[in-house]
Amino acid sequence: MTSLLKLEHISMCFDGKKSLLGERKEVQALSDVNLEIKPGEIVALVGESGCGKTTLGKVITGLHRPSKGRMYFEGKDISGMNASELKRYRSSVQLVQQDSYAALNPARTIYHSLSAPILHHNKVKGSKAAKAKVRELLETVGLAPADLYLDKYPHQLSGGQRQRVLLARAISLEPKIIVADEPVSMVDVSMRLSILNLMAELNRNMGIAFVYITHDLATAKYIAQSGKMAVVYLGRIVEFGKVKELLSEPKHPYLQALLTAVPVPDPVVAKRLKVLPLRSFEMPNVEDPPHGCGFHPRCPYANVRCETHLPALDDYAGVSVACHHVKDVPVWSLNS
Ligand SMILES: Nc1ncnc2c1ncn2[C@@H]1O[C@H](COP(=O)(O)OP(=O)(O)OP(=O)(O)O)[C@@H](O)[C@H]1O
Repeated sequence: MTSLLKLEHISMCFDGKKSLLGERKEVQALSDVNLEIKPGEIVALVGESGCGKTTLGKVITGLHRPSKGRMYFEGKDISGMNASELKRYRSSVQLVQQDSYAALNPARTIYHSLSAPILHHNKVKGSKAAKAKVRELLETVGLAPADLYLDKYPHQLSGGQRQRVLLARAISLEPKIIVADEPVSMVDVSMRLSILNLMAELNRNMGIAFVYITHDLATAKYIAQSGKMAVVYLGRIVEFGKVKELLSEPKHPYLQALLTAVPVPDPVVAKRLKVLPLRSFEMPNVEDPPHGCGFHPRCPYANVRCETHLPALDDYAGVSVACHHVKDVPVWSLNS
C-alpha cells in the first residue's frame, strides 16, 4: 500500500531561552525522524513530556516547517506543492488539540465554529446547507439531538463535549489524517473511553488515519491496538513497530522502563514484574543533550559505545529499534 504521509530525515530546531550570560542555545526538538503513515492506519506517538511529540504533530499538520528533511503527502513532496495542492494537503491533515477550550473561539457558538470552515472550503453553499451539514457532523460525533448544541458557546459544554466538537470540526473537511494530540488528557476520566471509541469509529467507518499523541501507554494500546507505535525519546524514534509486538515484548530499555512504570492492578502480576533499575530518573537537558545514545545516562545496560555512538534505528525481530544492545538486553514481557 502506498503511503499517505511519509517523513524522511525530519529535524526541527528551535531557539532556546537566553541564559543569564545572554547566550542562546538551540533546542533540537526532533532529529532525523523517519515515519510512514498508510491510509486508514493508526499510529501512536508515545514518550515523556518534552520529547518532541507535539512538535512532530505540528510538522505533520504543516504548522511547523521542519528545519531539515522532506515530507511527502500522497507521494508528493510538500515543499514543491503549488497553492491548490497545499490547500488540499492542509485540509486533508487535521489537528485535534489537547485543550479544547483554547481551540474553540469562546465568543462563537458551536454552529458558527463548525460552519465557518465548511463554508470557507466550499464544502457546502449557503446557510441552509451549512446548518444541515453542521447538524449531521454533530450527530456523527455523538452530540445528538444536534439542535441542543448549535447555539451553545464552548463554556456551556463539558470537556468531553468540546472534544467531540473539535472532532466534528476536524472531520468536516473530509480529512485523510487526524493528528490527535493528547485528546483525552484534559477530559474527565469517565469520558475518556467514549472519546477514544469515537476516534476508533471515525477510523473504522470513514477510513481516517490517526496519529495519536500521548504519554499514556494504556490509551495508546487501546486506540491503536491493531496499529503501530513510535516511541519517541529526546526527539528521536527509538522503537517502532506494531503496538501488540512493542507492548508484549518491548526491546528498547526506554520502552521497558516506561512499561514497568505503568501500575498493574493485579498485585500477583505486579510482584512478578521486574522493574528496570534506571541509573537516573531525570530527562537530560534538551539544550545540552548527551552524546551517543540519548538514553545512555539512564540506561542500566549502557557502556562506552553508547556514550560515544548514536545507535541507528535498525530492524530487529520484526520491529525497528535504536539500541546497541538490542541482542543482549534481556527479553522483558508482561507474561514473564
Ligand atoms: N516554539 C518553540 N520554541 C522553542 N522551543 C520549543 C518550541 N516548541 C517546543 N519547544 C521545545 O521542544 C521540545 C519538545 O517539545 P514538544 O512540545 O514537542 O514535546 P512534547 O513531547 O509534546 O511534550 P508535552 O507532552 O509536554 O507537550 C521541548 O524542549 C520544548 O521546550
